[in-house]
Amino acid sequence: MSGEPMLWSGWGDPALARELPEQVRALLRDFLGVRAPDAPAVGLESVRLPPVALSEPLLGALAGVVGPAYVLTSHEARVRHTRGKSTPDLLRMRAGDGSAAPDAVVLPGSHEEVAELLRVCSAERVAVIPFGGGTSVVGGLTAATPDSGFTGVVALDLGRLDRLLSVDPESLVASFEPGVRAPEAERLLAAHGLTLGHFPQSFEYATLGGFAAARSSGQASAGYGRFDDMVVGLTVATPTGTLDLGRAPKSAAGPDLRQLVLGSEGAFGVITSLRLRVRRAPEERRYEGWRFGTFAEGTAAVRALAQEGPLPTVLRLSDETETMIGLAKPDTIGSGGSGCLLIAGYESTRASGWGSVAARQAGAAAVLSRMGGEPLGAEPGEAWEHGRFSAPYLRDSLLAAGATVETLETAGFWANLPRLYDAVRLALAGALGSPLVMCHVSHVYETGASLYFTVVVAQEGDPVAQWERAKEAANAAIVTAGGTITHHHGVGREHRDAYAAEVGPVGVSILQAVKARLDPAGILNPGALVPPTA
Ligand SMILES: Cc1cc2nc3c(=O)[nH]c(=O)nc-3n(C[C@H](O)[C@H](O)[C@H](O)COP(=O)(O)OP(=O)(O)OC[C@H]3O[C@@H](n4cnc5c(N)ncnc54)[C@H](O)[C@@H]3O)c2cc1C
Repeated sequence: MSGEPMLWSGWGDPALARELPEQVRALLRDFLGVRAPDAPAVGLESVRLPPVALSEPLLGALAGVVGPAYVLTSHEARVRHTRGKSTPDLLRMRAGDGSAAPDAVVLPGSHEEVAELLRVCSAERVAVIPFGGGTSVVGGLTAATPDSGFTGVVALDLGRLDRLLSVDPESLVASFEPGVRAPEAERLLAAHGLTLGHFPQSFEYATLGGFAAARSSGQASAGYGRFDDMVVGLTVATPTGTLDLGRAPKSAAGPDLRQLVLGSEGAFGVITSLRLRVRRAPEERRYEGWRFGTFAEGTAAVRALAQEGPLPTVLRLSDETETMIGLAKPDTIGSGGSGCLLIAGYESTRASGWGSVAARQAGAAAVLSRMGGEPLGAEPGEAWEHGRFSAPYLRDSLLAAGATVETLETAGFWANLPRLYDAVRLALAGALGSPLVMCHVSHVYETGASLYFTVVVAQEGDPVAQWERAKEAANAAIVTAGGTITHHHGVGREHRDAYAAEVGPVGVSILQAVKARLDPAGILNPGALVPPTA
């Protein structure tokens, strides 16, 4: 990363933007019939924004809380805080559609300033969208529409709340402000010989507050756990007051209210600090590849590891199509092999209690061999490790080349996984004709796993409408086949209706009651997560 702000119309560090390799262009032509000439994004200055709806006195009131330097209404600041990074978000931004821009970007510098902003915005009916790294892929950052009864919309950028507050090496707990980005969190912890071990593909830009708010899960979840498992305490500013939760690792003191904040996506309050379980930084890392004949055989092997152990730190099994395309190794895409590629990674410290890397690797190898796996050595694992954050950069080049590429994910119990896998693929094929649908398993539990799909299709007509039809079909298939609507991307606006179906009318009424209690004016991320009261 060069330290540049993220590309406003796409993913990541603009310095790392990549040309589409010729073998990928050939795949697009031969598999998908993509023939359109490349269509670049409009310039930032050409993005069409609605006029600023917030009045001067209101902007003045916000500046009174955080200081005038931290209330931004410039074209660039508004564009950079418009929407998140899903493919529909990017397609709209590339076309210059800034209709979902906030009126202003406000950057608070403390918990007290957040609390005061929420008071002012509640009194004046200004919608507030908490903004971490801006990497939401579920419509979690889309501003409310101008006709929704708000006097305006602010993006509450938490980037100034970027400190490591304390480290307790005895308990292995570190306290952070929410705006710390993942690489900076790792850098700060490394100075203490510690790590969080949270490496989602959005690692370069996403923040700790965003991980907690959206229940993120990283590539090393088999070893380090999901992000919500790492959160031992939270401080949350709400329009009704402050919540301070978590004074012991586990407790029998009633329902665990931390769970109400985790996954609340800015709809109940703003996380202003987090206490996180950390681990000692690994002294040794090894990655390797295995091949299985079929996805079913590979899935059985992954289940055996999840249920019997020893579990690697990283575990990822690609299906036949993903293996053939070579998606697990984005730097050499287009040169995959046959069967199903499994990547296993092992990280350890002498004091971690996980046993040595060599012992865990040997134990896992015995299970994988018994289940029919063929060892491929270190090269595929190291290639995966090298390219682990590069795939999103490829998406921008594919969008420019006339192909839509998007991901979606779900999770289910082992016994239901094959049905879920078939249902989603069938729904996508039904909605899109002949898309390329790839899948991998990368988050495993004793009782089940997640399925992560990548879809590539030639753009036809309005590509946003084309994708939305496919997404709707996939969501319906997931609900009908008994999976959860999301394992780690969260709910936002895109999954809200399917989430409502998942928790049922009583569940929805609980969410609405909590929202009404904590946010009586309904200003916090309106439209996200919680269906409106009828
Ligand atoms: C290319 C790419 C790869 C991705 N890979 C993964 C992956 O591997 N694993 C994974 O789990 N996710 C992944 N994601 C999704 C996304 O990165 C996660 O949802 C992440 O948790 C979002 O963090 P953020 O800081 O960017 O939050 P944002 O996108 O800024 O916000 C996410 C939601 O949380 C709310 N929010 C943010 N900060 C706070 C706060 N302090 N208090 C209250 N609410 C807040 C926002 O209002 C919004 O609703 C990926 C996204 C992209 C674009």
